[in-house]
Amino acid sequence: MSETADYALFLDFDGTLVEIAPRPDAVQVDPSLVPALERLRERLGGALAIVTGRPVAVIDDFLNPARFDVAGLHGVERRVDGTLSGGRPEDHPDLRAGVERLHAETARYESVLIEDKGASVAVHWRLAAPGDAQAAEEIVKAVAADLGSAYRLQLGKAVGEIVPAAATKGHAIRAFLEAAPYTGRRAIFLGDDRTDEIAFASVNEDGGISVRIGDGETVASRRLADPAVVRALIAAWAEGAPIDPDALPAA
Ligand SMILES: O=P(O)(O)OC[C@H]1O[C@H](O[C@H]2O[C@H](CO)[C@@H](O)[C@H](O)[C@H]2O)[C@H](O)[C@@H](O)[C@@H]1O
Repeated sequence: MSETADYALFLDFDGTLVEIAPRPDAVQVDPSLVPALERLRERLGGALAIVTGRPVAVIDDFLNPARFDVAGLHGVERRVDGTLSGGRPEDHPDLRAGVERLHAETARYESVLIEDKGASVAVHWRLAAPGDAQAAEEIVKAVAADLGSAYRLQLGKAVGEIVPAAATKGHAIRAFLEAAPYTGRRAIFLGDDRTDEIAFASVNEDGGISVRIGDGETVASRRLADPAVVRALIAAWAEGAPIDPDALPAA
């Protein structure tokens, strides 16, 4: 099957479209990526969105000048057809207090980074010594636990994030599928991390195709080796190759 009207494509950003970098701001976007994504979006009748833990505004900076539909902050905010909803920091006073506490408690660990995303926060320990990394993980776990059930801890690649509990990438993909041009299409979701496993499960449940990027245990049905392979696939699909996700390698 290669009818483009049958599919809606959802793409994670870090570790899927771009290689993991030492720091969140050090990511390099391959110059061919944005034009290929724009061509593929057109081919799919607009049914292409980025589904990421990053804020929508940061995705815009990385993928400038293109403006894609985006679910940001693991689904806390969503922009569809230019209209942004969710993700207001002022709706999260307890989280804001938690961010202050994270700054105070991690200050002594030089290579631990706090990425304040307004309505969510990430504590990064990729550059930290093992002992400091462990301390950072314990701190973010404790702050998340003290925030109670309105928030959840999302562990990822050398990172612990605190996110409003109701938001997941799975919910975000289902919300996209409720409206044109996504509605009635079969979801294809590509991701590389633990946050993506939540969405793989719901995409599988809904009859879509889940694709894990890189190693690791997964509930995804398909697997691709790394972001370079993902970019090559996007380029091929953008140029008119048959879109047949069921033919991708099994996970
Ligand atoms: O959902 P994603 O698009 O995969 O975003 C998940 C988190 O990715 C970023 O952190 C990760 O990538 C960084 C840059 O390569 C890396 O330095 C870090 O160790 C990784 O955890 C991003 O900074 C987070 O905000 C995202 O939630």
